[in-house]
Amino acid sequence: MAKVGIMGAGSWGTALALLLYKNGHEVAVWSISKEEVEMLSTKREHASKLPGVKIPEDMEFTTDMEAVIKGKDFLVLAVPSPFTRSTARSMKPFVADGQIIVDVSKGIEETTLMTLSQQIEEEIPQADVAVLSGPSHAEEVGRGLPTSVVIGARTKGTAEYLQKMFMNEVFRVYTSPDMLGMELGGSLKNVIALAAGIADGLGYGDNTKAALITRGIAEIARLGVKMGGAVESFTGLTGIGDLIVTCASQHSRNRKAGYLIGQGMSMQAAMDEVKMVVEGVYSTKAAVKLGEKYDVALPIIGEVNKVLFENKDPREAVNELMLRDSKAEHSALPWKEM
Ligand SMILES: NC(=O)C1=CN([C@@H]2O[C@H](COP(=O)(O)OP(=O)(O)OC[C@H]3O[C@@H](n4cnc5c(N)ncnc54)[C@H](O)[C@@H]3O)[C@@H](O)[C@H]2O)C=CC1
Ligand SMILES: O=C(CO)COP(=O)(O)O
Repeated sequence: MAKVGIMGAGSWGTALALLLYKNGHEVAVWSISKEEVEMLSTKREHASKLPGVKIPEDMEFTTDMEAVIKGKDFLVLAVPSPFTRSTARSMKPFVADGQIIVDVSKGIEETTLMTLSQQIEEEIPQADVAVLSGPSHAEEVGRGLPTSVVIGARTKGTAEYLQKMFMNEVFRVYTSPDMLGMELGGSLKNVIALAAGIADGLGYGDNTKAALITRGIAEIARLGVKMGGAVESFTGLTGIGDLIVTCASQHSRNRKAGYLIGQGMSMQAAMDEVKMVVEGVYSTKAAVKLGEKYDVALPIIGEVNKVLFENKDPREAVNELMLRDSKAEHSALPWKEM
């Protein structure tokens, strides 16, 4: 049995707290919000985010960060990406040398273009930072539906330790040394899921969705591999796996926000309606900048950026994608001389 501190009591932090509790670990949860702590401590259910999922009486919720960090075998960081750096900065004084922090959020910092693990390592250099990613909606993990994810870490030892801590009969955990590829896949798929949602909102069909998923992973992998990620991460659970679930799931916050935008809602109104974090909105500008920095064409991501931030009509964005210069599907594939 391990002692675990969860930082963040949104839907993902709460679902993982429950999973680890069921695995027999002692779990305490920190939230920045007094109201959230009070609601979870008294109601013992996250009614708006994980309805019907009961929270055990002996799971502690608190705003006392030091108490949740000190003496824990590992920490799980589950705050939305715009708050990762600030939360890590506040955690730093309480984190012991070599203490493991598993980041489970998905995003890229717009100003620095750093992944979340890179930000945490910069803010808390004494920590052993790992990541957990893959197709895993909190609503389904909370209900104990079979799910498979990947843990990435700097060492095999840390990855295999965490694999043991998280894994059970409904939560299968693989390990990987490619934290960069995992994090790029996890954050960039949210931008493509916005595009898939927009297409749904416009009333387009399954053909459109399949094309967005397939050309979307090509875009993500082109950039990710050039940045140093492994191609296997983009063809695996943290790449195509997570992209499929986010583009197709009724639970996806990014797909839903895209849907509302496709139906004519403004980006802000769509985010307000979804009520939970829509990470793709924060990652889009970073993705565009990464494409420019690494000189990689990102046509779908570029059009999402224009729809979100330049008021471009989504129908026009789709037209432009359809009418780009005609080309081969895989430009590196040679033709036989006849
Ligand atoms: N919900 C899901 O199914 C999954 C979510 N993720 C990722 O996990 C991360 C968290 O997502 P959710 O739990 O869905 O978010 P959420 O929208 O449910 O929760 C937001 C949380 O952020 C906290 N918060 C608000 N302001 C804060 C601040 N200034 N500092 C620190 N915390 C603050 C709130 O107290 C709340 O607990 C995101 O990066 C998301 O992409 C990853 C896999 C699954
Ligand atoms: O990353 C996720 C599932 O793996 C969650 O995606 P959404 O934030 O779009 O719900």
